[in-house]
Amino acid sequence: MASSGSIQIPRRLPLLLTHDGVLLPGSSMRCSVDTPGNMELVRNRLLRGTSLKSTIIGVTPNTSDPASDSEELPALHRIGTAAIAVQVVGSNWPKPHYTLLVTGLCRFQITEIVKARPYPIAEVEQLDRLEELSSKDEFKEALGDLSEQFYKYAVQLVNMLDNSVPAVAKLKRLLDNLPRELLPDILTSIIRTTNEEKLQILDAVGLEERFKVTIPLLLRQIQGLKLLNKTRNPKIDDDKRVVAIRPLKKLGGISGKGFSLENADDDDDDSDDILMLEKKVKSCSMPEQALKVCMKEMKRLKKMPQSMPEYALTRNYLELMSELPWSKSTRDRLDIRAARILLDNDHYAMTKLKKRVLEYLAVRQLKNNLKGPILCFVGPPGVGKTSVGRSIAKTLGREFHRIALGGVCDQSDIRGHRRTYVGSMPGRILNGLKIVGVNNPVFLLDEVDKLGKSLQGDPAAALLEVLDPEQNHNFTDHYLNVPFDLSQVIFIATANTTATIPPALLDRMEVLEVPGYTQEEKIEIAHRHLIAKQLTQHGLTPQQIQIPPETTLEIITRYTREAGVRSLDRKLGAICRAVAVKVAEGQHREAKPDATEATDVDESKASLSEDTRARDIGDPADLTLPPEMPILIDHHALKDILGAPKYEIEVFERLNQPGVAIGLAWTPLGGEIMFVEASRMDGEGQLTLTGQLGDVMKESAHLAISWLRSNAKKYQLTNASGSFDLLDNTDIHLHFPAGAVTKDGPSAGVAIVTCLASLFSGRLVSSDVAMTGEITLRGLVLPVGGIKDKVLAAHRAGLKRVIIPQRNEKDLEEIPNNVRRDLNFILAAVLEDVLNAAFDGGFLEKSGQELLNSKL
Ligand SMILES: Nc1ncnc2c1ncn2[C@@H]1O[C@H](COP(=O)(O)OP(=O)(O)OP(=O)(O)O)[C@@H](O)[C@H]1O
Repeated sequence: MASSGSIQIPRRLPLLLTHDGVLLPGSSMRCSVDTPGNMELVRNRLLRGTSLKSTIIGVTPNTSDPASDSEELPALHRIGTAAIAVQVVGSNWPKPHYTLLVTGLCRFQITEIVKARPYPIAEVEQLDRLEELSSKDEFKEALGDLSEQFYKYAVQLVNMLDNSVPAVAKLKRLLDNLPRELLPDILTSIIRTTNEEKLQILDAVGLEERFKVTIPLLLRQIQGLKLLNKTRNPKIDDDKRVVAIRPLKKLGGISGKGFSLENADDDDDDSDDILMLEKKVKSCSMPEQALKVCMKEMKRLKKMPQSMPEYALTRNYLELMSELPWSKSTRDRLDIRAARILLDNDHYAMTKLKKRVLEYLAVRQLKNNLKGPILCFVGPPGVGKTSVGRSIAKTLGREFHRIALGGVCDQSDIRGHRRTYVGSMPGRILNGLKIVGVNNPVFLLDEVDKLGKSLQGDPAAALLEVLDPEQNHNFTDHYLNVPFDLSQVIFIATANTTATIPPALLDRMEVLEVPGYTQEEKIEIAHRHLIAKQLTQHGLTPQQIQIPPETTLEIITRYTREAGVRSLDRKLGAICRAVAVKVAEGQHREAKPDATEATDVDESKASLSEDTRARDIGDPADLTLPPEMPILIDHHALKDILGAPKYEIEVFERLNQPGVAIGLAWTPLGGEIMFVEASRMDGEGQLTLTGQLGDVMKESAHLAISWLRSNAKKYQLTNASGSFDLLDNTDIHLHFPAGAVTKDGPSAGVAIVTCLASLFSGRLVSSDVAMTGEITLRGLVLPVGGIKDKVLAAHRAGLKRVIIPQRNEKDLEEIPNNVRRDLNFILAAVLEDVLNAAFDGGFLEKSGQELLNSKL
């Protein structure tokens, strides 16, 4: 603690205006610097200055409104404290500011403001010149009993305070050695006082007055502590410490000197909060290790001044710890029969998936083994993966929480940040647990295939620990820094494709394929679930709107092209919105019959026909006609509401010249039909490939050409000049439309061969056939994946025949009966089978005959 006895402060001092506290000589204070003037002072004077003198500033209480500081120099308190800036800490969060640690040296009085901008500089007069009273005798003579009385109370008070607070311990040690005249300032800053009281002490320039003002404050504190010791359990050291730093509310009124209690109330609330927080931490039955850490942090928190940046961090940490569901869980209520009914009620079709989910639930019912497999639903968007996850939680009576992992590329998203980081927070797993408030929810890890990687680590690696039943009972989030048991949580993952799921992660999950829907399934889903849901969402009833199955089919075939039902759902939503306008208008009319009659008679006469009425539904501007209920959504109404159809069946138009074939592709969004186009021109035997193809697909194209060249004679394939050397003076260009979409994989092999065979033979490929299959150089057709999705795509596109590899025959079982009925499947073992099926009347017939003849 500084003595001002030998200090000579500069005559001119820069002034730091404080709103939130009064600095007294001999004590230290942390102040937050965020007003423009103060920020300038720190930047220009403290951070640039090099001499000790440059660190001496005047700290002046600013009693006016803090907001006014930036505009004009406020009326300053004439007396301030010269202080030395001991530490400056800068931070940009939540906004740029500095935290300044200052130690008071002596009082000064402002004689004149020399400069007001960018920060005030004042001519000052030093007030505490204590060397005048340095001799003990002189001092005794001057103040006599008053000083003795003060000293007695000071000793009594300091003995009552808790020794474990460093400032108290230091004060106890120094009490005898410090000059008495310094004690009023030092004690006032350590006991509980309001800013107004501190200002009184600051203004008490004469020592006698200073003692007189301080004694009642000491007495008040002593009495308060006595009272508190009576009412509280004095054995608990922690409580005593809290009292020492932030005494309770009751103390405020004891001296009855009429000071403002505003600040006091804040502090009291805070200490109450801390006690509440402590209780909360103790009552949430966390494991011993976690409790130990919390108690340690709690101790630190109690000793910390509130202005310290770490105070908020520690407090947030403790609050999170107390909010985590360490031992709170819901009771599982599992009844397999009820689960089956619920799953069936919520979801149409998906038989295979529902069957596997029921098996999973049945095993849980029989054996509450928490180390069950982690299910991963893989399928195109909008096929109900998330919604099945939600149903599982519902059947188990557990809380449900979805964690979106798409685009997550930082492992601290999963594991949290260490608390040393500014703005650190726990990871998504623990945050999810805090939100649901129980430790056994169902967590849906959505889009695990879209996890990214970055310099900040691999989030998939962090997920490994979360999903591993052997490790996750000890999952340690960096923010928490103590283990949390995740073994009670059921994790379900969803993805659009397994190709991009990191192998180690995939290995820990049981993949359940969720394929796209057929048109018939979509119609059923729409009528059983989606329409009802949309009606409720738009406040409509089945008596007000009627959507026949033909309309749904039209939406499915001509307005959407998807494997799932999300766009269909959106289109139904659009229809409901348009109808809602009409219905609301009708109600409005009924409510005000006169007004409508008066204004709308003529217009309603003008549009009376049923047809026109239906067509007008989509036009919100035409609100003239009260609709007749239910409003039927027919073909015309559909066109009015949704506009012209987006997708036309174009297959036939595009297959009207040689060199085009239809392949089938699998994408994460479901199956797609894919046109393959080829053309030839004079050249030097170059092959050009366009349409963003991957390496495997390019290789398939080369394979196809090689096979055709080697079999050109057999199939009578010739180039433009009639030569069997197909590339002689000829360039070939192969294109796969939808050029912006990257395509890869071997399954286009048969389609490329067919397309080139068509080009070189000049024959048209049948317009009702699509194909998939990998090829070899010897002309074998090898099996490929995604058969169900591909077949559904062919069905959606209105094709009649599908060529698939023979070894994929077993996959046909998965295809719904109605689709199988509509389609004709050709199982191909070799490329000859493919070509024979792809061309009307077979491919070999004509050429094969010729070949035989030539042999004879
Ligand atoms: N078989 C079904 N029966 C009833 N409703 C379904 C069915 N399949 C999908 N839905 C409905 O379709 C909507 C979209 O489903 P959901 O959000 O679960 O799709 P998702 O497969 O999780 O898609 P994404 O991969 O984009 O997250 C939901 O409203 C859901 O209720």
